[in-house]
Amino acid sequence: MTGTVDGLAIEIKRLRKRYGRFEALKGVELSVREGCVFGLLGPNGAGKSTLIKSLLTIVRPTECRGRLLGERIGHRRTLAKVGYLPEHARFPDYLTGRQIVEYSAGLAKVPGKLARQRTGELLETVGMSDWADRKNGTYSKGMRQRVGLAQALVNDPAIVFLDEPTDGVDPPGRVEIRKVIERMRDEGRTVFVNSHLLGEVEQIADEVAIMAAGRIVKSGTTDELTHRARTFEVRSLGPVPFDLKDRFEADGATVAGDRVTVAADDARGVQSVIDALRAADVPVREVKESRSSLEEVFMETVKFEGRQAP
Ligand SMILES: Nc1ncnc2c1ncn2[C@@H]1O[C@H](COP(=O)(O)OP(=O)(O)OP(=O)(O)O)[C@@H](O)[C@H]1O
Repeated sequence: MTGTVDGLAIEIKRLRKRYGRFEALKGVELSVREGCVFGLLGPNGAGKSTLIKSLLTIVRPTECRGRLLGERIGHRRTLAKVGYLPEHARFPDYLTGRQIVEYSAGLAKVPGKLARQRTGELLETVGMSDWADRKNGTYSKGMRQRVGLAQALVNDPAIVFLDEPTDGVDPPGRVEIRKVIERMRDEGRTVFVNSHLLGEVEQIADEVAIMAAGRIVKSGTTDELTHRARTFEVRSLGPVPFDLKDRFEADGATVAGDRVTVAADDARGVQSVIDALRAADVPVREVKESRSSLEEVFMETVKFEGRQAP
């Protein structure tokens, strides 16, 4: 939508943020491709919101080297091309959905006629047309979030930051929000989503980074992250004999009862397990490939990082 020279919507070379003596961001490095849905995952307190707020200059970073939409972070005119739905966004209960979006359009200096037209279109996009003139105080959490998404788009941004957009929203409401996010991507926007709802991020994000204790600890496409954690499972008819168990384990496999689990990039390892079982007259019942969910990758990463954290 903007066409930066390197195709990157965000390129953070080094980002640090201290709150007093506490270092919330410890030298973050991160790249986000233009036009993708990017999911930033992390447990509570990892620094996800602080990262977004630093990019948007809502908090002042301690050290910040990088670019947003091809310009240095903090560049004022670039910030006008950014949309933002903060975590726990609260708009006044006495305003209607339409008034909230029009008010945001005013803050973004969208001219009156265009603001009214865009507000109508956006409320339609997020499925709020029928309730647009009811007061925010009467809305469900999902409806409030949808109005929040509409106001985040009112300046026709090239990149949209959504901080926990589905937090507290019921499953049907989440499906609706996911559709709106997909539509944002189809329109060519970059969408940066902070979330701890892993299954959801797995469904919508093209690229993912996992953050723990102020650092990015893993990043890549959703496929790369889950593929790296692929395994093959060989199941025998009856338990694996002890001598074979010892041999398989010495080769790096995991053996439990009738299951032998081998890393998926070790195709020869899988074959030798099958051959060895057959040679020992132990029939092979099943061979299947399994791929970890993003949730499993996340739990492993965060657990490991927890042990490493200073
Ligand atoms: N204004 C502040 N003053 C002091 N410490 C802060 C401030 N804002 C955040 N922190 C601390 O910085 C750390 C990172 O907070 P942040 O809100 O960025 O995490 P998060 O990953 O977004 O967590 P959550 O998922 O709970 O929102 C936390 O330990 C938090 O307590």
